[in-house]
Amino acid sequence: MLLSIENLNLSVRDHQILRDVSVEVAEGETVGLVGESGSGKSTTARAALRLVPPGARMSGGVTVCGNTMTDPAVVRQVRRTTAAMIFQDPRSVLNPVRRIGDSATERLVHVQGITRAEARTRIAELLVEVGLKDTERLLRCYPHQLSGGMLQRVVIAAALSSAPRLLLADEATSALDVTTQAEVLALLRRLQRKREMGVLFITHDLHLAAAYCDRVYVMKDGSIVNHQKGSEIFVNPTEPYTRALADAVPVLPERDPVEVRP
Ligand SMILES: Nc1ncnc2c1ncn2[C@@H]1O[C@H](COP(=O)(O)OP(=O)(O)OP(=O)(O)O)[C@@H](O)[C@H]1O
Repeated sequence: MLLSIENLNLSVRDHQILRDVSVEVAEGETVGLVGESGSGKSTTARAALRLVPPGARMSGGVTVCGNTMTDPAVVRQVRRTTAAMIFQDPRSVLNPVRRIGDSATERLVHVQGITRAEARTRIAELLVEVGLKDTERLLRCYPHQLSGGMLQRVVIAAALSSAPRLLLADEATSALDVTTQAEVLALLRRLQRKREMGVLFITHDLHLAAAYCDRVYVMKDGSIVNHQKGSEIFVNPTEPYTRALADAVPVLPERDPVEVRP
């Protein structure tokens, strides 16, 4: 198993954020983690890499590629080489006053100890792999000069630069328009198949998770309340909260009729 989270509990001060959470991701698998805002999805993914809030108390076990995530040296090594995480807003990850080339090569230079020039060549290849062109110009750009979709591709390329076995994608396509979202999802799927990565795909969108993921965990108030195949979530939701989510369609307030004058 690539990622194994077992009976994870996490509290900050007196607030219990995660309750007995168990989640597994196998090699080559896309696993969804779905739930409403505040249900604990991000905290679960971060806790998998031991990125926990200051003062947090944790119990339960996490292993990534067989590495138990307790020893700080092991945790550092896993974060550098075995697992990578991408987030909703690429602008929050990239320093706005640094050129793309400097930010995107950081992982390679500092982690793998290769020269800046070698890292630029490697990143340029990865930018092509994620569907970007004119890479020399791109590497000289600042984040504000690129669209959100292009920036998310840059972040994906940088995350993949250490050839991770596990990718944690936290609402990675939620901020993108529908067309770009579909492109980035197709890109992630292609890269995942090519590299046989396991992906933990976090989203609040049950439809998306059902369509995109092999298996889906549903979270509510810090607990996993359901676990089903993506293909079965809408056909046969086996648990009441999942059924309620599946049936939930936003209802818009009625508009006052608009009088159209000739
Ligand atoms: N550092 C922290 N200190 C205290 N409480 C926190 C901290 N981080 C998160 N929480 C609380 O933990 C709960 C779960 O938050 P989390 O961000 O994991 O939810 P989420 O399902 O990812 O939500 P969203 O989709 O809005 O990001 C929330 O109630 C949040 O307020």
